[in-house]
Amino acid sequence: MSLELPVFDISKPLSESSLRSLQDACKEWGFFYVTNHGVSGDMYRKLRRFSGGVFGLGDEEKMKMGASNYTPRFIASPFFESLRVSGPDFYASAKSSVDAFSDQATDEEFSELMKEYGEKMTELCEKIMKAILSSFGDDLIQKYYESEFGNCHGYFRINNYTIPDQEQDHDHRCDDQDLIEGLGMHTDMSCITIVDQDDIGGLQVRCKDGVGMMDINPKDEALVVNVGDLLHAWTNGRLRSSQHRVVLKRRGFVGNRFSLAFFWCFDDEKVVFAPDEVVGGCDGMRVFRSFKCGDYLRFRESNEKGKFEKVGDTVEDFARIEDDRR
Ligand SMILES: O=C(O)CCC(=O)C(=O)O
Ligand SMILES: [Fe+2]
Repeated sequence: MSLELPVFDISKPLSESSLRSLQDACKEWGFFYVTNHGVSGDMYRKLRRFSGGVFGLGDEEKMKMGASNYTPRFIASPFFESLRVSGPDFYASAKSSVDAFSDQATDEEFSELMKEYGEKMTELCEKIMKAILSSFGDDLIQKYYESEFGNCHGYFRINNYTIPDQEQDHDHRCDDQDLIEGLGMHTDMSCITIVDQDDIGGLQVRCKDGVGMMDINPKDEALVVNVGDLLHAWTNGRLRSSQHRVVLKRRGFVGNRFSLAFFWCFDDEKVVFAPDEVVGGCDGMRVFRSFKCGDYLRFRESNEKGKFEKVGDTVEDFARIEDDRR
């Protein structure tokens, strides 16, 4: 089943109805589409071409990028590898990855492109966050944007999903035997995430009933935005950080699936604590204790359940106040 998510046009002035549908989408699914985002087709094609060149290198070469820059296949799943570029200095981060194996001219072009993309997405996240705050009421931007979100920073992952191989896919089959998990079920560790998926599809979100899955289909010119664990906690659980995953078809899978995921996060020192106005909207009952962002990230990264940083426990496991402690 596929899901018709609302489309939020970021180039238009905010209106009552657009804010209402934004807030509803964030509560119901934790997902929506954004259009007129400013990432040109040209930038996307260049990014894809350059990244394809990197993923096409031999494993030994790619490992030279180091574990913080490159996640090889078999960490998150046998079908997933990923290149990480971190802000605020996206140029330096990209350069430190590719310095190991390419010539200087290619390095610079690649790193410039990553910087351009990283900065564009940071700007987009800032705009989206302001719109989300506005959807709670007029004065929330004034009161909280700078003080709470002013130090947010971003990083992105360039993801390459490869064709499933019959030998490897046994442990990763879904209930639907024709599908395998390219990236296991997880919530994101961000405030918000922006995903640019190609036209192969496969992104799925878990329904509120905890059982059903819905397809989030690729949509022309639109990016997918989702709420992550940090914003879920900051809104006292009002906005949903949904579990999601990427599935690949075992048969008829043509070529690789390519995606870009940009994560916009609080800085490590930030103490995450929902403001009273936000808590007030949920009968005044606080459901998350305050926590330091860095402690939550370490909890996720050291999580035994998933070898990969994103798969496993969530902020619910980390900071939810049990009923009898409220
Ligand atoms: O590849 C995608 O479409 C989504 C990836 C994702 O959910 C993630 O990297 O957190
Ligand atoms: Fe994700």
